[in-house]
This record gives sequence, C-alpha cells and structure tokens, in this order.
Amino acid sequence: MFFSMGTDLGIDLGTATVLVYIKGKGVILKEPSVVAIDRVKNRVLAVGEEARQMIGRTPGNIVAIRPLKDGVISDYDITEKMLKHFIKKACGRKKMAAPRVVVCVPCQATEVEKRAVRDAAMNARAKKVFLIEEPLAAAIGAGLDITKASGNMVIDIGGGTTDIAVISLGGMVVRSSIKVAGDTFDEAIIKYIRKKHKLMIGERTAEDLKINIGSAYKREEECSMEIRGRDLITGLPKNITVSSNEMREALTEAVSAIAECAHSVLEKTPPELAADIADKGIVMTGGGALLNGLDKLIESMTKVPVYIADEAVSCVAIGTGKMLDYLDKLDSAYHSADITLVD
Ligand SMILES: Nc1ncnc2c1ncn2[C@@H]1O[C@H](COP(=O)(O)OP(=O)(O)OP(=O)(O)O)[C@@H](O)[C@H]1O
Repeated sequence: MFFSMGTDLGIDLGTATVLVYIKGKGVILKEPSVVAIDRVKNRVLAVGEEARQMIGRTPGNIVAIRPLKDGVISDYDITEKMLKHFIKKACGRKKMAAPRVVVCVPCQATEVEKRAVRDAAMNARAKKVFLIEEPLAAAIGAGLDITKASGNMVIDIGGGTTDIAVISLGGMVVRSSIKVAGDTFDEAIIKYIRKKHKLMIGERTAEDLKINIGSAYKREEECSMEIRGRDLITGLPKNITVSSNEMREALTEAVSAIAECAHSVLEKTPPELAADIADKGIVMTGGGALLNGLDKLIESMTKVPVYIADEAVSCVAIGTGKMLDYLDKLDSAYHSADITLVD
C-alpha cells in the first residue's frame, strides 16, 4: 500500500483497542492497545493482537503492557511506540509524507492529558494533530446529525471511560465522563468469582464471561458458561460453571453507576433539548455498550428509549474519520467547538 502526499488518519486511541481510519478507505486497522516489552533489553517485542496473546503468559523478563488506563495515557513512552507502530502499519511499508492525524480524547480530559496524546502522536511522525472529544466523534460516527439546533444524547462506553454528552449545534451542552466502563466490568467479575467461588481468574477469562454471558438486566433466557481458574484454597486448576444470574449480581454496582450518570446528565439538560432526546432516544456506542441488557437498564432508569449504534465499536474511529473531511476548515469553523487544532 502506498499513500502519497496528504494522507490523513483518524485514530481512536482507546484503552482497550486502537482503530485507525484512512480517508476514503474506512477503518483499516483494529488491534488491542497492548505492547509486549523485553525489560532486560528494553525492546518492543510485539504490538497489538500478538502482544495481547502474551498477557498473563510471559516469562519474567517480558511484560505485556496496556499503556492507556482509564481512557488516558498512563505510560507515555510505550504509547508513543505503539502509535508509531500503528501509524507505520496503517500507512504501509513505502516512504510516505507524514500524515495529518485526528485523535480522540475522553471528554473532560485535562490539558496535561490532551498534551500527552498530542505529543505522542507528533513524535509518532504525525505532521499535524487534531484532537476531538470522544462523544462528539462517537455521535458523528453513529450517523447523528449534530449540526442542527436539536438535542442528541450519546453514551460512549469504552474500556476505561464512559463518556456521556448532550450535543446540539456541533457542541456539547452537557457532558460527563466517569472511569467506569468495560474494564470495570471485568474487574468486578474477577472480584465476584474470587469471593463467591474462591477461584482466581485472569482478565481474559473475565472478559469472555462478560461477552458471552454478561448481563445488566434480566435476560429472556438465562445461560451459563464453564470456566477454568486457580482454586485459592488448593492452589490447583479447577473448572466451575457460572450463570448469567451471577454475572448480573457481579455487575450491578458498575452498570448502575453508568445508568445513574446518564440520569444525571439528563437532569442537567435544558428542557427543549431534553424533549428532543425523549423523541429521538439515546444512542449508545463503544464496545461496552454491547453488554447484554445495558440498553434496557438505562432505558428503565431514564424512561427514554435507548438504541445501540450500528458498528458500535467503530463509531469513534468513523467519527474521527469523518472529521478528516473537515480538516481544512478546522481552524476556522470548528476551533470554537470541542475540537482543538494543534500545530
Ligand atoms: N460483546 C460485548 N459485550 C460486552 N462488552 C464488550 C463486547 N465487545 C467488546 N466489549 C468490551 O468493550 C470494551 C472496549 O470497547 P472500546 O473498544 O469501545 O473501548 P476503547 O475505545 O478502547 O476504550 P476507551 O474509550 O475507554 O479508551 C472492552 O472492555 C471490551 O471487553
């Protein structure tokens, strides 16, 4: 693949997944945000899917690191290396002009956090970096027309953060971001299985449970799944069967926090916009939105219809991609909204 002058990339730099969008081609890369490092030689061994396979399975000198936590960069150097790798992979092997890049950041990210994302992208060979707040990108990616004077509400549930916003006329009127999302669900499941079954399980098993039998609201048909972990008493491997009922119990606190946050955003929404949202419904995006029954739970708490966007996981990346179309107009038209132009 060869991209000549003027290649533009949209990057969803997520806690769990990085997606790269290329103008005219769509989402061309989707890989876990994981980097495997050889600590002795201080060298990157693998990035993305290959590194994810190593989580929990590495010898002492190799560590598999997730350089973003709670939606923001927690390990700057590794994030930069990861971005460099993905930008290079997205642009192909041959020499190309440095791309212009749109990267999303969680809403309410601090200036320091925004600068860290910008600097990491600049050092990863970007010519120019534009930052866009996640809910705005998610709404654009979900196909909402946010340019009109009408209220739209989006709930983007990622790995590290849940971003909730009411958007009208291209800007966010009310917004909130909480560090409760997909990773919190996994942690809650690990804690629950340890307490109830005295069994130690890893992150990947917890995620499998969440995706296969996780539940935020009563399911039409309950289901179960067999898992293997380490018995805390004997220290030996042991199999147990876990039910979706138990998953609901494990996840109650985390999913309620998200539903309550959505409720409080609606409470702060001006009445005209709230009426628009009551008509159109709330749109959910992000991988966490796929947790079974979470839409129904939020619907029951807010009394507003809730829809899961098509391609929920890719919405932010698609939104950053659509922003690429506006790159040339950014400094004038969008600078005042929630998009920052960085030279
Ligand atoms: N079918 C599913 N059911 C439940 N959870 C899911 C499903 N598919 C993916 N997830 C979860 O979605 C989360 C990742 O979502 P996403 O890729 O949108 O996050 P991210 O953009 O990397 O994170 P953030 O926006 O917080 O930086 C993970 O916690 C993953 O386990």
